[in-house]
Amino acid sequence: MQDTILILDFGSQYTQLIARRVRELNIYSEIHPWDKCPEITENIKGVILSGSPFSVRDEKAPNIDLSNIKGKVPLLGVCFGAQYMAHNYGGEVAASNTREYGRANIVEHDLENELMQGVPQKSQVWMSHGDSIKSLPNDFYTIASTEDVKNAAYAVKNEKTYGIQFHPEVYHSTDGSTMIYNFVVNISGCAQDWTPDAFVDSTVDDLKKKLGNDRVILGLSGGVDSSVAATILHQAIGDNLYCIFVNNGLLRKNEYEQVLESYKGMGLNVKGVDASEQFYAALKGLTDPEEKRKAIGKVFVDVFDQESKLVDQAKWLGQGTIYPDVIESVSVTGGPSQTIKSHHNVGGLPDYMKLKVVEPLKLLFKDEVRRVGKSLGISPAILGRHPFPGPGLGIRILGEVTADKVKILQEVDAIFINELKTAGLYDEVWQAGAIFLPVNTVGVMGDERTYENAVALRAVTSTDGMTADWCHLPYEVLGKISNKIINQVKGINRVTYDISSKPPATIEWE
Ligand SMILES: Nc1ncnc2c1ncn2[C@@H]1O[C@H](COP(=O)(O)OP(=O)(O)OP(=O)(O)O)[C@@H](O)[C@H]1O
Ligand SMILES: O=c1[nH]c(=O)c2[nH+]cn([C@@H]3O[C@H](COP(=O)(O)O)[C@@H](O)[C@H]3O)c2[nH]1
Ligand SMILES: NC(=O)CC[C@H](N)C(=O)O
Ligand SMILES: [Mg+2]
Repeated sequence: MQDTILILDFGSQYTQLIARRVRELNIYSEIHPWDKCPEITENIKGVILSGSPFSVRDEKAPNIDLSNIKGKVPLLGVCFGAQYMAHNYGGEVAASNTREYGRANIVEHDLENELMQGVPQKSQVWMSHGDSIKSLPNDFYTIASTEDVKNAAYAVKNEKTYGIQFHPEVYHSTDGSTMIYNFVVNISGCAQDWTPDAFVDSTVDDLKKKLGNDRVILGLSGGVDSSVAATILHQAIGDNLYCIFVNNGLLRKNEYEQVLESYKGMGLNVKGVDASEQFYAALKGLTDPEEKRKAIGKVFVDVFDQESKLVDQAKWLGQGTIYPDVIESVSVTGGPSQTIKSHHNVGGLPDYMKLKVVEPLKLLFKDEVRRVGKSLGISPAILGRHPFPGPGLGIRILGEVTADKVKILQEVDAIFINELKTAGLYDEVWQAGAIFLPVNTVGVMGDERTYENAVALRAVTSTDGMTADWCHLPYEVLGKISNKIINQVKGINRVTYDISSKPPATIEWE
């Protein structure tokens, strides 16, 4: 069994970062909501309690019984987690006189303490709290202080239990990774063997056992997640994997042909299905973004249903689901979060299809998927691709989607993406694309009046698509792109650039 660090989530915005920091050390970590703590099995080498928007003094604050953990397994509380233990075992936590957000420096720390090994004097740490630990329980003792916070970190006598008031998981805590390393490697004794190669080996073994001689169908999009999922499944079950790549008529220029071509060298069994007309028919007359998304989703399901019937005895549906899609986080406002957009996923299959779901990547973050893909030998051209939404250009053509508008937008998009590549900027941009605006504007070309459509260009930087900033592309590059588009794409006489961040905007316009 894999050495594991269990992270109990109390609703901090940084919980996923803790998991990533641990994983960067090639140690597997899992996040669970605090009120759904799994059994502490032998492979769980250490437990980390996250921060929380709650104060331990709130009546409704999370309240977890740590008796199976504290003193039995190495335990680290971060911020709220540290306050929680101090509060519950007899110390005092109270509102600070001044709330502390941002930069602070350690002024004194116990260099002998195993959690503080290798942390230099004056190390910068990042604070984000309104409460502070005024006094510690009896067996607890201070191991680090800042100017304003005496109990910035503590340890417990004769136990592997620790608390840290600041956030070691954020980048601005310059030695935070060292403290996390000390906790997971030196104190918890985890082996650093969770590498992409090891992941591939163990996943292929598991898949072989789970799937035996069964047939699996999988929707392949040309994107990173489904390509990596397909390749790892193919290693496990070979030709029992049937991949279906749907042309929804909303792909990029020549993408259908190119993607099919690029999979040829990989030995995968891929069937291309051109269902463009079906999608266009379903989109006819629709202008509302949610209605468009739902219509596209429904045709996907229909096409998939038809195709899967052609694969005799398919029992499983393979999916490229990744960890951020499945982490169940503590919802602080209570209740499910609001639907901003209905994401298309072939996963929303109706019950009558009776397929079991297999999701080999559901424990990985996106950058980990890319590393696993590399270890599987997938070409950098596929692994480096920008994310592209399932509903494709359908949600980048504002208003009604028609085949003519798709053609125009494909040309615009191709010029934009090619120029980014030519300028050496493609890999610096997280995602880029063009949007067809439902407005006509007046222009003048060769002394003649034009009245044509405008497009917007969007390029963002991001790490996970949850937040994003607009890219500060050089003016010369933007100028060149704009010129090319207006000169070469008939029907477009104006180009604009989207300079909104997410939030408050989103990456896609619909
Ligand atoms: N054109 C398509 N044909 C078949 N399946 C598709 C198509 N587009 C999307 N899918 C399915 O929907 C899933 C979700 O799409 P999504 O865009 O989130 O992931 P991806 O395409 O695999 O990766 P990326 O996020 O890099 O684009 C895909 O993994 C794939 O199974
Ligand atoms: O597979 C997908 N199906 C969808 O319905 C969908 N909608 C948005 N996206 C992608 O998700 C990321 C965040 O997009 P938004 O900021 O527009 O919500 C961006 O990367 C978007 O391209 C989708 N991907
Ligand atoms: N980041 C945190 O965990 C904050 C804990 C608590 N809500 C405080 O403000 O002190
Ligand atoms: Mg995609």
